[in-house]
Amino acid sequence: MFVERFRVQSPNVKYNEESIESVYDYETTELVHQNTNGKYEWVVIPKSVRYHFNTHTRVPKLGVMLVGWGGNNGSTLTAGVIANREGISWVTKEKVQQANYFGSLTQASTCRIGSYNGEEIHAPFKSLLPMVDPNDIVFGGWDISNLNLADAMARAKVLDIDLQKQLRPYMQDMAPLPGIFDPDFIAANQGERANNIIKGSKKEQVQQIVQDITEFKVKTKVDRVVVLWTANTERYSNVMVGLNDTKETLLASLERDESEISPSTLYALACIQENIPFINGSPQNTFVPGLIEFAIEKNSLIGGDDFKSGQTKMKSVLVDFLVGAGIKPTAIVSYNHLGNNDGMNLSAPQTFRSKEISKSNVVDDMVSSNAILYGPGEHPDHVIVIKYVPYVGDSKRAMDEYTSEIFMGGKSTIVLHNTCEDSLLAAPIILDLVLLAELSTRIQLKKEGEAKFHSFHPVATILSYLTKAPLVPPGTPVVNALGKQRAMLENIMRACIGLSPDNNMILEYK
Ligand SMILES: NC(=O)c1ccc[n+]([C@@H]2O[C@H](COP(=O)([O-])OP(=O)(O)OC[C@H]3O[C@@H](n4cnc5c(N)ncnc54)[C@H](O)[C@@H]3O)[C@@H](O)[C@H]2O)c1
Ligand SMILES: O=P([O-])([O-])O[C@@H]1[C@@H](O)[C@H](O)[C@@H](O)[C@H](O)[C@@H]1O
Repeated sequence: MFVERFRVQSPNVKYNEESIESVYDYETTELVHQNTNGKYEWVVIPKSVRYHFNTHTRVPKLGVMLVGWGGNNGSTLTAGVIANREGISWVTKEKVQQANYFGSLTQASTCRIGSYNGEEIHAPFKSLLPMVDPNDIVFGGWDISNLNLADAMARAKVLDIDLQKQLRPYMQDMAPLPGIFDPDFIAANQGERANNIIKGSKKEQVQQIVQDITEFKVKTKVDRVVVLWTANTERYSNVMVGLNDTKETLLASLERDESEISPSTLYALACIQENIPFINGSPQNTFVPGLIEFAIEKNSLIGGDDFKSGQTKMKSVLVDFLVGAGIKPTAIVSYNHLGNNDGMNLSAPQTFRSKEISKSNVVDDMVSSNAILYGPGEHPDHVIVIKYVPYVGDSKRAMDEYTSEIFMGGKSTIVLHNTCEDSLLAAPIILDLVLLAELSTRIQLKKEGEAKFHSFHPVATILSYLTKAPLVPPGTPVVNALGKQRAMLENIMRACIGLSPDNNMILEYK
């Protein structure tokens, strides 16, 4: 059974006019390695920590500024939101298609809230806490290509023609602002589309981005802005002492117009300076140590890296299942080819390397969780192959092979094949990233005994379900297993309304 909305009735939850207050007892454990009668043993001590949450429930008018707005993802997301907002339907060769938000965790998934007369009851994920309605988002952004969004949508060749025809009037006047272009950081083949560029020094470019955001806010009258990078994958920036290892060295490098500061780091610098949330949807190391330090000092939300949309999302489920079942993956080969501009940009070794890193590290936490299967330093062979095949366009062909050791020397080989428009996977991910980033800035929390409420850590681990390489605060664990990431997000939102995690025990029926 499904319910559209619900209210929690509990002494631990208080619904105010513009906030929800909750008290939540966080059940965790403390481990101690202790000497008991001359013998060392691990002791697990259950621990309960009381938290207070305060969620501001006035939902802002949200502006989303995309870096790379004219790309396949940016134009497809903009088109999808307009189609949903206007209730557009279109004719395909199979049927009359209605707009939807399939693939969005917040808009198209549900949560179990309990059972009623022996029936499981689910509610929309977005009903857990008040969040922005995507139909109300105001889009803007930058692109080094000056194509308007209607022509960019046509260039992307992702959406059906009948839909594109209906959307053109809404999108033809949407023009990306000039972007920061540095050919040294992306593939040389991207140069031909770069006709919409901010001139000047890197510092002047940052100042221009700040001015663009300010003018966008004034023009659109939005209350809040979130900036998200969905531009080309860049090569990794060199991280060097004296260049970008601290906030001071990074800002000093900006003053010196250092060439090694990437465009994505410059956009992020502008956002952090203005306390605008910045999310990196690509795999490069935008968040160099000095930038992270700056974001923490300013308490400005940063999140990333690299949308988790297809092969990697599946990998973070399959490997979690295999290792969790005591089966030992020994070889993982992920091949795909695609023909969109992203694929063309990734055909350069230096940009491919950024993607290879984010697609490879996703199994590390699952492998290291099972010392029965893997000895110290042991891990599966893991190969990533991406080829550029223009003819297939945005319709990515992904082929994966998982070889595992099973009982008594047996071997199991699982082969997967997936074909779909890559941008139709990524667009709803982008939506969830900006909606959850905005929501998380409205949540304040404090432990019992702490003097005052504060925000989550500015490095937004809460977004990890949506990224291949979750950015985490220095010295904290990286969790890639998709089920754990989703549970973490849902359970934090449940805590904000005083609900415990769904422990799946259903003892009432045992
Ligand atoms: N399923 C997916 O599509 C998926 C999944 C994970 C990550 N990504 C990443 O998302 C990004 C976008 O993917 P896409 O398919 O939309 O690519 P795309 O090439 O179609 O779009 C990127 C856009 O960014 C613009 N651009 C490049 N550098 C810029 C800069 N410095 N400033 C402003 N604009 C700039 C380009 O002109 C282009 O229009 C890529 O980095 C890709 O690796 C995509
Ligand atoms: O999300 P995912 O399917 O694992 O990875 C994808 C890659 O396979 C694809 O080649 C690339 O173009 C996309 O940007 C995305 O990163």
